[in-house]
Amino acid sequence: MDVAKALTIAGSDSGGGAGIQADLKTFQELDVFGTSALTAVTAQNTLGVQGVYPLSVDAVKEQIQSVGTDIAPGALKTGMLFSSEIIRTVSDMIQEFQWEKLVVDPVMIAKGGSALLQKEAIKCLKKNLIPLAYCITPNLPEAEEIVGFSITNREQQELAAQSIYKMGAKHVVIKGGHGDGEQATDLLYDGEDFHFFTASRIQTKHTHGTGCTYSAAITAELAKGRPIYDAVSTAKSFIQDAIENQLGIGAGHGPTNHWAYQKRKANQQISF
Ligand SMILES: Nc1ncnc2c1ncn2[C@@H]1O[C@H](COP(=O)(O)OP(=O)(O)OP(=O)(O)O)[C@@H](O)[C@H]1O
Ligand SMILES: Cc1ncc(CO)c(N)n1
Repeated sequence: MDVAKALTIAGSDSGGGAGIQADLKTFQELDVFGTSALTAVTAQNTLGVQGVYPLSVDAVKEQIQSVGTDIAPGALKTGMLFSSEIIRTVSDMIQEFQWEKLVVDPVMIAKGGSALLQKEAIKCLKKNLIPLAYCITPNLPEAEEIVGFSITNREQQELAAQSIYKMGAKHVVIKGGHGDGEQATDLLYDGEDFHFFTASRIQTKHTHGTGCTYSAAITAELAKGRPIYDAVSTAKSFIQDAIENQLGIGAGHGPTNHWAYQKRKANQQISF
């Protein structure tokens, strides 16, 4: 059986809604075999981040080496990278293995405000990792941080996408989750055209890990050989279903429902 394989290089969320846990659940739901390299362990739940414990550069490097030398992924993603030294190591390894289908989720701050990337590491992200990205998926505050200007309308969102494209990312997806308005609209820029992916904004506090889940879904689809436009389109449906059917877990900002997309598809098949 020829199964698609993907790798996530990210932090652990003990609460299970974001990070490595969200990535592996998403890969599984989209029929992709998931592998992982942990960059940091966080003590975290729906109420916030209680602790951050980065792993050593050697530990990160060896995990990627182990996966890369044996289980070649069709696509990979990065999430929480925490420090400049981890970013440099990860970038070096990606170049060593000549992996091309790289999705960079430039995770910076958790929803409660805790830093998942050191402030001084943003420069390093721009210099070392963005030029390797096949696709980068910043939310609005992350995009603002990368480009250095504020994004309050569609025109600025497009300018920001062009600016990040010029830094070397082949496709730029600026997510609209942090915007306001009736629609949550994500913009995909491929160097020529702007594509918009729109869904109705769901009024809920349970959006923990939406960015991780979304970028993992894009990665899973790329691992199967799907073109970027199709991959983003599937990811948008996946995250919409996952938010709509949240599980009511925890007392704070709960996780989304990674089963929902497959369940809906299965039900559709039955009713047709
Ligand atoms: N309330 C919502 N209703 C519908 N879609 C949403 C909502 N919030 C986020 N999304 C969608 O979820 C995806 C992830 O975007 P978002 O901006 O939330 O990422 P993020 O801030 O990086 O997430 P996190 O940091 O929690 O992992 C995007 O497709 C966005 O449009
Ligand atoms: C480990 C980890 N990665 C990413 C995020 C962003 O949602 C988070 N909260 N925790």
